[in-house]
Amino acid sequence: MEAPDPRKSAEIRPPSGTVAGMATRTTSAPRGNTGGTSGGKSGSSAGRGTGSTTPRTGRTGSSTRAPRTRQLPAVEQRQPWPLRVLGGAWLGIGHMVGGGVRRIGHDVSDLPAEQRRDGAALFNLGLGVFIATFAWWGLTGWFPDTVYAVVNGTFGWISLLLPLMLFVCAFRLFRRPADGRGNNRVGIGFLIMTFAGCGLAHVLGGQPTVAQGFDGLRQAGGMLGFLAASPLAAIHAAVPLAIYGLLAFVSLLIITATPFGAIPRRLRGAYEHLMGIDLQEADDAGHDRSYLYETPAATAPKKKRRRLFGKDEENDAGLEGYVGDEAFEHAVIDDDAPAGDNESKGPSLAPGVRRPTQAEIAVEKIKAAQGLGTAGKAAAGENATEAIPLVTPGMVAAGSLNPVKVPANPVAPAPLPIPIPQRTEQLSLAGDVTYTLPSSDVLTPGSIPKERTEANDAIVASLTETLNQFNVEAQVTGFSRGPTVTRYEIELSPGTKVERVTALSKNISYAVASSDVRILSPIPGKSAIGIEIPNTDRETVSLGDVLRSQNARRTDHPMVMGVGKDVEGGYVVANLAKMPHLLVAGATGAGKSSFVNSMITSILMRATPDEVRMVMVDPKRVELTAYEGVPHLITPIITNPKKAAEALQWVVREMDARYDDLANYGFKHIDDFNKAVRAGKVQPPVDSKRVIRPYPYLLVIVDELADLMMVAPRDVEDSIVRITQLARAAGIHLVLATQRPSVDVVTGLIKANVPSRMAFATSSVTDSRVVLDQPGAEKLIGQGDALFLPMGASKAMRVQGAWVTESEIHKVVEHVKGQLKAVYRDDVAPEAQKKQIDDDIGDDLEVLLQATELVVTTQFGSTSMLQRKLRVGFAKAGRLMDLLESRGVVGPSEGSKARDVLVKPDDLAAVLAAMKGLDAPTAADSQTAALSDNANANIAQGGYAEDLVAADLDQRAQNVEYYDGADSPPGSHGDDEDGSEDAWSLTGR
Ligand SMILES: Nc1ncnc2c1ncn2[C@@H]1O[C@H](COP(=O)(O)OP(=O)(O)OP(=O)(O)O)[C@@H](O)[C@H]1O
Repeated sequence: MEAPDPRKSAEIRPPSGTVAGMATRTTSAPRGNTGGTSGGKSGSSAGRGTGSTTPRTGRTGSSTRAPRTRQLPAVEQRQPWPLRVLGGAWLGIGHMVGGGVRRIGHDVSDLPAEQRRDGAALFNLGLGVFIATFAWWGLTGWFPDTVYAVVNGTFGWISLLLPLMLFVCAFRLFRRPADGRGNNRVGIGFLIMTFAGCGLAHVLGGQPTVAQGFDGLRQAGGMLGFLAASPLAAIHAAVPLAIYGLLAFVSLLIITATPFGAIPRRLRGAYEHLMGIDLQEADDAGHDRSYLYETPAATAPKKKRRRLFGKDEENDAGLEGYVGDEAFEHAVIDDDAPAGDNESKGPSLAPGVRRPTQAEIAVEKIKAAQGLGTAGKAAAGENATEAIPLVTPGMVAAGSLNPVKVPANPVAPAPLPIPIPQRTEQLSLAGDVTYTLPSSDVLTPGSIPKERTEANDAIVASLTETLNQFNVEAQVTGFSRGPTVTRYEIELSPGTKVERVTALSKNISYAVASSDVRILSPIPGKSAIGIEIPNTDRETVSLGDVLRSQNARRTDHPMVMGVGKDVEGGYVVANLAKMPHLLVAGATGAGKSSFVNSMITSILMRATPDEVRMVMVDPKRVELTAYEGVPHLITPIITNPKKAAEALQWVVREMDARYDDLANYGFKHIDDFNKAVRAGKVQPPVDSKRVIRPYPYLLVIVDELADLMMVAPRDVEDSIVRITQLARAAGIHLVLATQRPSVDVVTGLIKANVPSRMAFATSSVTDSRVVLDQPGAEKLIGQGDALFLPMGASKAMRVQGAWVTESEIHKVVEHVKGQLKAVYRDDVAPEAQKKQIDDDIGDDLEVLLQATELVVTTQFGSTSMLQRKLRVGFAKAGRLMDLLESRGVVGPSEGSKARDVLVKPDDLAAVLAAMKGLDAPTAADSQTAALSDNANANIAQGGYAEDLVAADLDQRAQNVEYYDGADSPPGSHGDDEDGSEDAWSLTGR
């Protein structure tokens, strides 16, 4: 460590008390401190001063500010003692008054002492009161009269407004001294307003001249007004009126930080606020409305506005850029998405269904503000964009006292406890059944998120110190705390390479004692580097909170699910219908099943069985059993991978059937078809008995894709690819989960057709690449920490998955099952027929079938023939012959003679089926029966029009051939003996 330089250390000794407070506003982070570590820990040690505060030449930020810092104590030392006493008294009063002002309304009395500017604020306040005494209250005397003459003579009657402006400035300085940019903005706004006001007052006051005396000027815009307006008024009186009118309006916009584009919204907001229905404000404050998902279009105007208007407006700009700029549909329900966006596509609300009124929301909001402390207050719209300084003890010690700002409310508070809107649906078949969605209080609220903890402060100090140690000219400018990780933002000084920070990743990991540090360079949409570091005190995200969030409530779409919370604390809600298919992957224990549970529970909470139907495949047999029997299921939960593969084939056929309808009735999407059906615009042909109903969305959930791919890779892949390529328009959506995201499970074809991805922690970077096409998932920390890459997004969004407890699931399922009994279709995954393949056949079924065919067709029971024709050895041929005998195909051995064949060729099909373990009839029978079933089904259920039946039969015939004839084709599901329809008629037939 360098030897202390007594001259310098005398100059730079950290001042105490209020002067220290001033120093914090001007001192920059120490640079070039080779002994940074020890210096950083030693408070005001003179010994470390040399390195830590000596300004390095050539640095813009630090070198310009540091000298001022050093001068302050010297100036103070030079002041005579009476001045120092007076100054101390002034500041004492300032602190007293400031203490009171900071407690007004939203309490900000925890403002750090070193940030306060109470002296300046008190000056503004005093001046305002002083001017008010004579301007408002008419105080007389030589001194007030003199000052009044000057003020009034300068500003005319606009001087009446001066106290008001000074009070506002004082108020801001007391409460937000660190918001230099905002304070400057308001100050400049007031200056412009005064100037324009004087000009206007001069014209409106009859344009008095100096020659007419000062009395006239005082009645109008004063001397200032005269100077500002009279040259313009010489052209025409309307000119200064127009110019200064416009200027006054602009000054209003500057003071209120209102971009032009946001004027209507602000006016509406003001109206709602006055009427006590400021929903938007509550929304904005409570849900960190900017960051869920941004298009590049949104970020461009955002940056521009940020420079012009500061942080608050940055979001407005983002909002403007976003709305209407979408080039593609978003899976994520964004804070900024227009409210009606999803509603237009989703099913309309049933009669009796309503959203809470704004008045109700306002009442709830007030309750929230009373009940939830700071978070609740923030939710109530208070002080949402106020910046608070971040000065940590570590930074003070290190001498790096730059005010670091974080949003006062960086983490969205618990959502307003407004119930999820209750909807009731009349199920069409059982007309007297009213289906009620589960009540929102079934899902309990989570804990109130923390805005900032000591752990965060400690990490900021470590990061700052690491940057200093390596002489990287960059500063931690803020952080946003999410439930699992906090993202610290680092801004570089001009001329510093990004690589200097990214190269430090290992040192940063070391400094913060975490191996899961993830560096984002840059943070999408920001000129800053993000360093995501796991919280040592992580929080659970409750699904109830996500579903109660504004994002979820802004749409009634039944396929909307609560995903979780992003790193900025915003609730992430996604529409499964827009994904349109999702791959969920991650190592075991990373949180996939919990995610799938959240997804299913979201659907059960929001959708009726006639809106969404599900097929669940759970080869692990434990994950989804809780949902057995819910009426949203169209088939019992499938646990057998082979049956699951068959179910996928059924889904393909279902999709084809839906496409037929779309094509025949001329619609492009099932939503349009459904809308037309609801509006009564889709009529079956006159002579058809078919009753056309809206198609529900069909959600197919596979909890372990690897198990399916092991059983029938080709079939499963074929079905998945076909479904994913076409099913979007048919309202069929796939969710494929796997803990083995290797290329043999998630094949290239599957990947190419499943555009949305949710990656939980993977065990290797290779797995991460398979899921996301980029590394990152291997750095996740498990337990619901995920990277979400919805369709169309270029960068994955880090989210903490929503958590739903088993008891919550149980309550939801009980409620749902209590509403309606599940009615299963039996053609999706037909019950496996009694297994008749005896153990003695073992792996020889295939060859045994060939042997049977050979023997029966040739009617020649010879072992050597089997040997020859089937190219098997003597022993195997003998074994096959024994098996044939045991199944009654041939008679007993008669020495060297061929055996008697007991089965006639006509019965071959039945025998083969019996061997396969099926009691199916012959293939021909099967096909014929399927076709006639189909026709019956159509007639019984009011099926297709005659011409459609023919086309349908062709189609079915193909399906039957292709799918082996063992399954009933779609459309046959309702062929009940009494010809009645299924309550849940999936295909509407
Ligand atoms: N969103 C979450 N919030 C909090 N904890 C979670 C979350 N998701 C998962 N966990 C924790 O992680 C554990 C494992 O999660 P889960 O069973 O979902 O993992 P998985 O990836 O499905 O594992 P497997 O593949 O072995 O089934 C859970 O028991 C729970 O303790």
